[in-house]
Formats: sequence, structure tokens, C-alpha cells
Amino acid sequence: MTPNHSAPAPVLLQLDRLSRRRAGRPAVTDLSLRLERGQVLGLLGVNGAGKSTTLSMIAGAMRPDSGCIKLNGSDFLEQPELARQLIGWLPERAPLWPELTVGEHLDAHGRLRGLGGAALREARVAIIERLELQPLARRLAGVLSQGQRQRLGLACALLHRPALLVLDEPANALDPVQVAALRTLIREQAAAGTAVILSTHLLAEVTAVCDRVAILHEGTLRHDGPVHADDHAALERTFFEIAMNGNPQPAQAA
Ligand SMILES: Nc1ncnc2c1ncn2[C@@H]1O[C@H](COP(=O)(O)OP(=O)(O)OP(=O)(O)O)[C@@H](O)[C@H]1O
Repeated sequence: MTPNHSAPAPVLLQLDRLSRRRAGRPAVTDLSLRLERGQVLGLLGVNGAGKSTTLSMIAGAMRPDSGCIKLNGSDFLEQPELARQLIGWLPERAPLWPELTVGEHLDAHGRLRGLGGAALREARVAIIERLELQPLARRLAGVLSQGQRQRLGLACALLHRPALLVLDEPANALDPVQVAALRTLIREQAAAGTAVILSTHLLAEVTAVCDRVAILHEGTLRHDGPVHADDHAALERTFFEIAMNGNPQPAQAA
């Protein structure tokens, strides 16, 4: 067999021993993870396992108590503007201004990310078309359905073509048609080189779109390994074993 001498894919995101306490209790402890360009990582764990806390730290919305985050090789905590440029974040509850229209949201998000003029107009047109938001463009966010709000949040996260997409339960409130469209969108982003972290409670989403899965339990990493699209049962076994028993095995390197 010919040895594979190709260089490893470049690491985009590196978490090194990240810890954060919330309300006086450990929410995330000593978390280390790496993510390469074009990779889709599923983040699983039971309620309260630390997924949203982890994603908030990665998105730059919450500072870790200790540990290091590197984005594109740079210390992200010392350069918070990196988060605005390189990351698109869909939080668990996308914060929207009810009195702004869908189009105005996209403009505001674009400006926050440094887009303006023709670049902003072009990005807005592209994302409205891609997420089929044309019929909603002039509608106020305050009158959108939950699923429509989620799609607007996704559009805001994608508008500036981030290198890293951080999605916290993105399938929440989406109908089955939109869930299928979301899967296609995530794979499309990965094929274009975007790294994606996807927190979800839906194991089927992980099997369908993720290359790798990390499972948290009580704030610590209990599993980090590849996802086998043809073996959903293996993912279920690993997930439930960790959910029920904590972790009988040390975390595996991907
Ligand atoms: N606003 C908050 N104030 C205080 N503690 C919080 C807050 N939000 C979360 N926590 C605590 O931090 C820990 C991790 O919670 P986190 O929301 O990160 O978990 P999660 O895996 O995203 O859960 P879920 O699946 O329910 O969304 C939990 O112990 C939780 O009680």
C-alpha cells in the first residue's frame, strides 16, 4: 500500500483546557478540541452537559475562566475582533429585534461584521436567495413564526461567509422540509471549506451531517471520534452509555 504523505488539513479552531464556572458551579472543565477547515463536528450531551456554554465561549460571547482558544492560529481571547470576522453564530435563542424587518436584520448584522455598500448588498441578496427568505424580507421579525425566526438567525450567521459556523440546536422549530434543507446547507458549507460545530439533541442529525462527534457530560469531554454514516446504532450506544453511566472510557482522540 502506498503511504499517504499528504499534509494534515489545517486546524482552524483549537480549544486548549477551556474551563468556565456558572453560578458558582463548573459548567465546562478542561475542554480540549480541534476542528479542521471543512469539518463538521457534532456536539452532543444531555441537558446541562455544557454544550451552549462551550459554544458561547467559542463565539466570543462568554469569556472562559481559564484555557486558550486559537482561531486560525491566533489567540482569540486577545483579539476579540477575530470572532466577528471569522465566526458566524446561531445561538440557542436567536436574539432578534421585533421592530426590525428581516432585511433590516441582515443589514445590521452585515455592518456589525464590517460589510457595507455593494459587498453588503451582494451578501444580503445571496443569503436571502439561498435561504428562500424573499417572501419574508419586508416582514417584521416580531411577527415571524419560530421556524422563520430560526431561518433568519441562520441567515444572519451566514451573511458574512464565516470560516467557522457555530450552530446551537439549529433544527429547533424547523419543519421536516426545512430540516432537510438545513442538512444540505451544512454539507454545502463544509464542501466550501467552512468548519461547522453543531450542537443538537437529535442524534440523527449528527449521523446525517457530521464527520466527527464530541460528547460532553457534566462539562467534560467524554468522547471525540469519527461518525460513521452507515452505523447510527454505534452513535446511539456511545451516547446512551455516557448519558447513563458517565464515561467508562477515556476520551478518544479523533
Ligand atoms: N444562565 C445561567 N446561569 C447560571 N448557570 C447556568 C446558566 N445557563 C446554564 N447554566 C449552567 O451551566 C451548566 C451548563 O449548561 P449549558 O446550558 O451549557 O448546557 P447544555 O448542554 O447546553 O444544556 P441544554 O441541552 O439543556 O441546552 C449547567 O449546569 C447549567 O445549569
